[in-house]
Amino acid sequence: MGISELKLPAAVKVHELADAKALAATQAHDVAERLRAAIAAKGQACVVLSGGRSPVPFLEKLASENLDWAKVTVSLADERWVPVEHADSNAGLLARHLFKGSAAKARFVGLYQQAENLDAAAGRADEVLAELPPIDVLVLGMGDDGHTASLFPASPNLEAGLDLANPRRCLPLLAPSVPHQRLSMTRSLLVSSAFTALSIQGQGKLATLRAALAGNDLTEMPIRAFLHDPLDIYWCP
Ligand SMILES: O=C(O)[C@H](O)[C@@H](O)[C@H](O)[C@H](O)COP(=O)(O)O
Repeated sequence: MGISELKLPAAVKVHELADAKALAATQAHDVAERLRAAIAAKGQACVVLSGGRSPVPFLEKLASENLDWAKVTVSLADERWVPVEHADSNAGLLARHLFKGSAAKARFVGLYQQAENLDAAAGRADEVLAELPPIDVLVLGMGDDGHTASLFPASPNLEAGLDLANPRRCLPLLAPSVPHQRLSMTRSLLVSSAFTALSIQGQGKLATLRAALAGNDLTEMPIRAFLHDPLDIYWCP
């Protein structure tokens, strides 16, 4: 079963790649092209990335792209509420796989904040994100449960995180998996991106995407909030 067999909304463009290596290379090329265009047009570019396990090859490829990285701001769609040294930190993931060579010149605006509790940390991250430049490129992942960023089904604050009228840029949410405490950009901030890519791999994620397309309840599968706007899906078996 390939992704081209799914009935996708007209605004969704599909890139079906042969394998993870080809997906990483194509996605890195396309993201870099858009960042170069933003730098040419505005003198700067902003990219928001997702964490997890599957982005590693993409991050490594993006790090080797020829870009004026000093003009690029990098942020995260979400973060686990752990310091950068922690193995589960998304900031740590970027430090290991993206911020090397010339890509180390990029400005990083992370979400992690030390604070007395998760709510206070999210409040501080929200203030930091007020300074984030307009987002040119957003790369989302998707969990098997249909979560994206850290907009998890059944999480407290999920409805607030999905509310397009919510002025918050960052909210505290809870994941079913460890680390449970998460900081997530809100839907209202994420959908402001000029270009959004959804990067998924394998038949399991394809089944999740098929299920997401078959329903409308955003709180059941938060990825649904992104499937009816312009979106480029990158998929490989
Ligand atoms: O912090 C995170 O874990 C991510 O931001 C999360 O939303 C991720 O994109 C999905 O869980 C998919 O992760 P994989 O692509 O590794 O399956």
